[in-house]
Amino acid sequence: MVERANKPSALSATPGLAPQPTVTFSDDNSRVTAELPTGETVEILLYGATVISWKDSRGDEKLWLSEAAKLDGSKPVRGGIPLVFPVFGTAPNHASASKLPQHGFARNNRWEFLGKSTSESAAGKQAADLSVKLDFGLSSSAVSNSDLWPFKFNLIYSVTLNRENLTTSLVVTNDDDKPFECQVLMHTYLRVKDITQVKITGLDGASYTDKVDGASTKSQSGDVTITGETDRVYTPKGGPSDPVSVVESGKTPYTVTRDNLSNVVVWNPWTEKAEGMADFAPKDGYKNMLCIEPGAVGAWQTLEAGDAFEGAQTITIPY
Ligand SMILES: O=P(O)(O)OC[C@H]1O[C@@H](O)[C@H](O)[C@@H](O)[C@@H]1O
Repeated sequence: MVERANKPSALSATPGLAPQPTVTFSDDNSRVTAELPTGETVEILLYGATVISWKDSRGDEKLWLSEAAKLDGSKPVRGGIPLVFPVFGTAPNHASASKLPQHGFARNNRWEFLGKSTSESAAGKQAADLSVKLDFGLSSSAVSNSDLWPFKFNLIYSVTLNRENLTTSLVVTNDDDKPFECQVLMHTYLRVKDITQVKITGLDGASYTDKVDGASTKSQSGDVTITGETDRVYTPKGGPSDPVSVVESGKTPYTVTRDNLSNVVVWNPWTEKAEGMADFAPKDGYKNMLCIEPGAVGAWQTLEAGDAFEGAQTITIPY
């Protein structure tokens, strides 16, 4: 079932049918929330199409969001899942991306809500089988600082909530008559209980660029643990569907699989960097967050005129 909404309004359950996911808008139309009949929720700020909350059926938050994050459109959100496009970091020497701000402009423009779709498995009719997908769009004509990147493009970002996972998927289409190069990344801030008890599996043997050690190239040996500022661009050895898992105190709260995204950035600012970010609060919040960022950032993706690139992440939680 697909419902389209040109103008944000409340889209709710249909009387007489089995309970359906609900989709509601905040009074100021700044954000949209979807809830499954079983209680899981996801909340997306239209500014940046930033996922700012994802809760399981018990109401436990899965994403870290800074208490000082700006949610008023004045700067990219510190936390949740900001979207990085068309450049990861900055690229001062790149022919067409050199003027772009850090991490591009997808995360600091207001996106349009395109509509919701709901689906249920073939077994059907059980609340547990339901999922809801929310689609958002951003095109070059709607980008406020479009002169920084001289190409016509269209982005469709889909956020799909299931009982046990969240999938975010980005389709980039080149609407220009010339090719362009871009990078894509989903800057996911996962919430953890205690970063000192966390290890990341699935990266053993992967090569990585260590951004806190002069961008040197290294090879991962064993699991990743976080004991200081960490900023690494990994290229996992297995395919994108090979999971990267966060293990904490013997449990596996998150398993991340990727589709067509060949890199995984692992980031934690630790003490000094956290101190230096005005929108990072509380200052010891670095203990409760871990960025696992699937992306296509190790190289530029070249899109010929009319071509499209699609990449996705799925984060699975136990339930
Ligand atoms: O402060 P920003 O622009 O949100 O970036 C946060 C971090 O994002 C990570 O993806 C980068 O690898 C880091 O280098 C960067 O510091």
